Amino acid sequence: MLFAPLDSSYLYLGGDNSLETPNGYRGDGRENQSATYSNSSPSPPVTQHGKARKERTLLEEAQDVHKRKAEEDSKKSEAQKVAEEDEKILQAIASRRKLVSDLELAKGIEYAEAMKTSWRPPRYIRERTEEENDRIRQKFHIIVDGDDVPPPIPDFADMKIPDVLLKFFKKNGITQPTPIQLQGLPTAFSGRDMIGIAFTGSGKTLAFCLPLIMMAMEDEKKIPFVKGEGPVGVILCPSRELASQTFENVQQWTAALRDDGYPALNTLLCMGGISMADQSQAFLKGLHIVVATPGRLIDMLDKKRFTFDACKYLCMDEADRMVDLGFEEDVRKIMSFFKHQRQTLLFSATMPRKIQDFAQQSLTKPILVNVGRAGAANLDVLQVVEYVKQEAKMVYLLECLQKTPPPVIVFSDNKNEVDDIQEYLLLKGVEAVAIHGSKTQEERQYAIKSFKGGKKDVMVASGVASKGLDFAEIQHVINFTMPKEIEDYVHQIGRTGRSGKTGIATTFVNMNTPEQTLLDLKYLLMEAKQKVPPFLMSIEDPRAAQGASLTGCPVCGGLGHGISNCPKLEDNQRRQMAAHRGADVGGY
Ligand SMILES: Nc1ncnc2c1ncn2[C@@H]1O[C@H](COP(=O)(O)OP(=O)(O)OP(=O)(O)O)[C@@H](O)[C@H]1O
Repeated sequence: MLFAPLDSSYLYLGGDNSLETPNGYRGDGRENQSATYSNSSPSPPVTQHGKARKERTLLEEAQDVHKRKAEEDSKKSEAQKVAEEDEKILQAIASRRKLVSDLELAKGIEYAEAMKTSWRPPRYIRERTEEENDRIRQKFHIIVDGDDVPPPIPDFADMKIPDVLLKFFKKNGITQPTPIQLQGLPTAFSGRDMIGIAFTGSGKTLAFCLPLIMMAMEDEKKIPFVKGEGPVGVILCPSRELASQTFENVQQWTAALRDDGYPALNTLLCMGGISMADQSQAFLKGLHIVVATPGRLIDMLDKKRFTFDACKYLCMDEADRMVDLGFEEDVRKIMSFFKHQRQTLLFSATMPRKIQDFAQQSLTKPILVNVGRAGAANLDVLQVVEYVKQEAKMVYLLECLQKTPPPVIVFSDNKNEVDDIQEYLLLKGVEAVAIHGSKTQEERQYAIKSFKGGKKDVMVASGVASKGLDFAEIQHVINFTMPKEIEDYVHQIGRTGRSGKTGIATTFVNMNTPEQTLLDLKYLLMEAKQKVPPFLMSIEDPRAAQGASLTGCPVCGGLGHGISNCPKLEDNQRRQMAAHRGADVGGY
């Protein structure tokens, strides 16, 4: 036979969408009569399609079909190649060593049960059925995963939190728990390891600080700590600014308790840029809580300024960054200082599936508490994306500042650009401060303090330096440069629209913005039901042409690319070096 029967997968779909091939082959065994042919009748049949058929030989038709098949095959294998490549990267991530200390790994120590605490929800809540609990979770868009998940509690009054704290919260506008708090607090109070994911500005800090304060208070009440003892727990933050802010929160809450007659809790802020001599009074008494950046914490533990012999609570804020990038080895090292089982909590607004999986296998009977898609933008932020030519950005920035009253944050990834923007704004009479990794600790503190205190209207910042910072009522975030990683964008725009208020984020893009970043942005805007400008709308997803899957990247959560193009993986090496130098993140 001259021509093998053609596979139905490369049938010619004519304009009429019939299953017929140009030579009449249908592939379903019902070939039309005129299309039958054999070795003895090699000339092509004339069909109702007429002219085109007559002009082409059967051999040419067959060559065409084979060419099309080869093209499709090469496309398919491109998609397959990508899928295989992705799978390899995913396997490499999944096969990373568990996130426990080397000692625990070597000794094969694994804890089967969660930590025990004395906290119990009130009886009427304990008696609720699982269906009722699920209904509450659904109402607040909370997704949980894990065994024996503690019940959600939609009222602070039912959480057995000291009255004085409830009053203090109320005075500060905190009356009802946010979704991450109403499920996260009972989970943490119950001693469970957890991964808490909720959008920016949704109150995660309270969700992980309060359980530690309550735990420390209980221990202190039982047998007061003396010099050299403690801490009970540690909160790890990836930047000095975030550590300072968390420390301030803990101090406020413990002071409110102390002022009401509860025992005083001693909290240490342990991070680079602070002279430990200034903090020497913290070591005159027993130590309850440490808020730290990884580098300085390891330094202090190495020098035995305090130990983790009795430490039983470890929380990581912005945890995906802590366990995924640069800090992973530091975290392992910190874990090696623990002598007993600990309760481990990981919190972040962005935590891609694969990092969740990796973290989950490192925890004991963990519970995942998820409010919204990890990495999704806060819906209280109105996102505006504008095409602004590079040379027009400065002038347009001034115009943009008119959109809202202050305070406004302007982000740029480049330290020199941060300085240039500040200088330009000062020249134009705008009260602006700047913050980035190369500023001294004093300069950074001054910038934050004067901006927080309302003395300055605009803060120009590098994304890394201000991640997680909670400034009251930011009206407008301007991304002078669109960050390469969409997670950074989510964190940056999340400086506005906090604690239930709304805010605007304006982002400048232009031909310097990588197309893949624009695609991530396009999908993110679509997910948040924001207006997508036409120039973004017109960007095609190359994965569609390749026939590849259009699911989000399991490494960074970006919706516009797959794992093999993930900018986060590309940057991994660079970040590791940066983190170890401690330069930009200022962790040391
Ligand atoms: N239950 C609540 N009701 C109202 N406001 C709250 C509540 N809990 C916390 N807040 C306030 O919301 C603001 C944001 O909280 P927080 O900084 O903890 O957010 P976050 O989830 O950690 O955000 P990010 O991911 O950006 O770090 C804070 O000013 C905090 O005081």
